[in-house]
Amino acid sequence: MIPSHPVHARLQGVDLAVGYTGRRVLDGVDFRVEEGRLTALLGPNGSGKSTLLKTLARTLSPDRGRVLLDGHDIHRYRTRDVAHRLGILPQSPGAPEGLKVRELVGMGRFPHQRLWRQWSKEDERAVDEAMTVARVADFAERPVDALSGGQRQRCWIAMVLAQKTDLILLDEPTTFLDLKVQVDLLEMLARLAHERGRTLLVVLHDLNLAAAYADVLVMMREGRIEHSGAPETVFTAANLKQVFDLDADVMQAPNTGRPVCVPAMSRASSLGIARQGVPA
Ligand SMILES: Nc1ncnc2c1ncn2[C@@H]1O[C@H](COP(=O)(O)OP(=O)(O)OP(=O)(O)O)[C@@H](O)[C@H]1O
Repeated sequence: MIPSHPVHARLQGVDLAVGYTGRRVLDGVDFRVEEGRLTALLGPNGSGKSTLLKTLARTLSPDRGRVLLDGHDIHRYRTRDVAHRLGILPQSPGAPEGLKVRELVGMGRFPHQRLWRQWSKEDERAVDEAMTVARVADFAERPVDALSGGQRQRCWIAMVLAQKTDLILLDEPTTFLDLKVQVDLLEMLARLAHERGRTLLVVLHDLNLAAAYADVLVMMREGRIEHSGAPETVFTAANLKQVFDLDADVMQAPNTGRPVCVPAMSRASSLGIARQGVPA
């Protein structure tokens, strides 16, 4: 449910052009991340989602255009001030060998440290709360590199949550997670947006989960934003075909009314599956 209060863009990309060693990946991208909403960024592999996220988080500098954080050019903020407002979980982050879960999550508190202000009760509380929410408290004392892929991913999510920023960008946070944990994570992210007013931008590959939980869906293709809006308007069979080259039926979920897609099989492949299913 989209909150009814008026929204403004916490983070905005204006006419962004971004590339790597001369190859342009994003061109003319205008993008708004609206306050208190869960926005899901969708698109095929290589369409530029991570590049856009990194540009919005100031990890990459655009060749043209601007990123505005709360209305001001993000490149004019001090690094610490950006870290107070914006937390990002990149794709496939790596932890130093032997680092314990509690230590990793504690790294989320670095922007709040000062030379004269050592580790505080508030830091401790933030770390405990983040570990509970991300369900990693049970292995707090274990080394991160001795955990499964899904458990590790949850530790990274806890680290970003411990940073306690209003604005959170997550690049494919559901990678490695089993379906139940993916659902729990998206419910938690939706709650952070709707109950605590946090602003979230999440890159997702699971189209149905995105349509089920996001307030705003943004679809990218070949470095451009093709569609943006409420799931009910953006998540259509025509748009899935255009953006993902996916033939799918789109219907309404019975309980929520949100759109759901079921990939359509070609007659030939469905016959093949039917044949395989019947022993000779
Ligand atoms: N560091 C880099 N150097 C050169 N090219 C890069 C670099 N990172 C990404 N690219 C290229 O930029 C394009 C967009 O990549 P990006 O990672 O932004 O896509 P994506 O939509 O996040 O993909 P995926 O869904 O596979 O994660 C791709 O063609 C990719 O090969």
